[in-house]
Amino acid sequence: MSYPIAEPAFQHQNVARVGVLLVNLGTPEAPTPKALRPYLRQFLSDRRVIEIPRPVWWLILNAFILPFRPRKSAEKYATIWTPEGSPLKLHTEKQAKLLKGLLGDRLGDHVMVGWAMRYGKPAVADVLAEMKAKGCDRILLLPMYPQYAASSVGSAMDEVFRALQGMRNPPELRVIKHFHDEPAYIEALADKIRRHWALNGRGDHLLLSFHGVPRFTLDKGDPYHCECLKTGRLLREALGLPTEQVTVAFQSRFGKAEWLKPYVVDSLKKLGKAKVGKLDVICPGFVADCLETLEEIAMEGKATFLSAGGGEFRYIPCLNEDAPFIAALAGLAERHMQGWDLAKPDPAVLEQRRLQAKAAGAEA
Ligand SMILES: C=CC1=C(C)c2cc3[nH]c(cc4nc(cc5[nH]c(cc1n2)c(C)c5CCC(=O)O)C(CCC(=O)O)=C4C)c(C)c3C=C
Ligand SMILES: [Fe+2]
Ligand SMILES: [Fe+2]
Repeated sequence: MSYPIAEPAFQHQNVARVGVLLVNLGTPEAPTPKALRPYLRQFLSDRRVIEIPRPVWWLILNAFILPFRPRKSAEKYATIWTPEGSPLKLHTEKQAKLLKGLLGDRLGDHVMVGWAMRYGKPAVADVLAEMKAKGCDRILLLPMYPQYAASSVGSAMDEVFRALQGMRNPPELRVIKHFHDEPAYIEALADKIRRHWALNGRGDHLLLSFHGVPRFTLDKGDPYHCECLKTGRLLREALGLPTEQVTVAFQSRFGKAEWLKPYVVDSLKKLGKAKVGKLDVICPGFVADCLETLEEIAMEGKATFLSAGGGEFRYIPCLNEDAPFIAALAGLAERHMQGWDLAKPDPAVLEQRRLQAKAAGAEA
């Protein structure tokens, strides 16, 4: 019996095409109730996000959340939507392009950068399949969350593992689990705040607002709370601020259970009542501006602080496309790719791969 070509030459060339995959949370396709419903259904059906036993949660989701929340959330999304779409998606796409530019300059053409959304589009499985078809046999997963939480990074990891499960010959995989204490990330945040001070003068107080998670996840061993506090301390030290001038708080509470405290609403009221004059606010746990930063903090949070008696509310945007942040990502990625052969592939091998990808595309 004869086999089809069992060992095509390119499989034995010691060259790899490496794919860096950025994954962020996801966003609806439009700021409408119709688009919000499938997005929220997918998001809130994730067992990493909602840990309530299924039959009970399924009832709550279908009877109390999906009939009402899509309309309310759509109204909020409408306030931050841009002509090109959701800010979170736009920033993620630009971050991927910039990272590709930086890594390509350093490592050559055979490094690809893809981006996907955990919920909604572009879906993780589709992007991974595309990267594989383009010849990536090594994938570096970079979830776009500096602090690890099971509900964010853990869920992105699950989704990638699920996609690889369906592949007969999956790529090799490495994961950047977190970068909450990465010096270049801390410095990118400090640089952002210093530039804001240079333009607007120093604030009287700095509020660091992180996305919250349910309190019980901390008791069960999720490192998220500790990682947020560590980021906060390192940033405060980098800026040379005393502890009494910095507050760390948690936002975006969902549902009736206790979440990590202090809640940002309470901190904003307290700072307002204390007659803080200039309040600087930044969200270090979000690397891209999104609903939670632009609407919940920069709009709602501002109103809360001012109506409690605060002076001036100064929102500092997320790292988004800042050069020091993209350089931080490139540094992280390069470190995690160590040991992978990054020699430039032979042009003949690239051509073979291109033909193979084309054939695979034609088959699919
Ligand atoms: C920064 C990391 C995030 C963690 C951890 C996280 C946990 C978490 N979130 C919800 C519920 C919702 N979050 C929503 C929006 C949202 N969440 C994050 C990030 C984290 N969430 C981002 C970046 C966004 C914004 C997305 C955008 O399109 O701009 C929403 C949807 C909006 C709404 O209807 O309010 C929900 C719902 C839970 C329950 C949870 C942990 C258990
Ligand atoms: Fe969230
Ligand atoms: Fe929110």
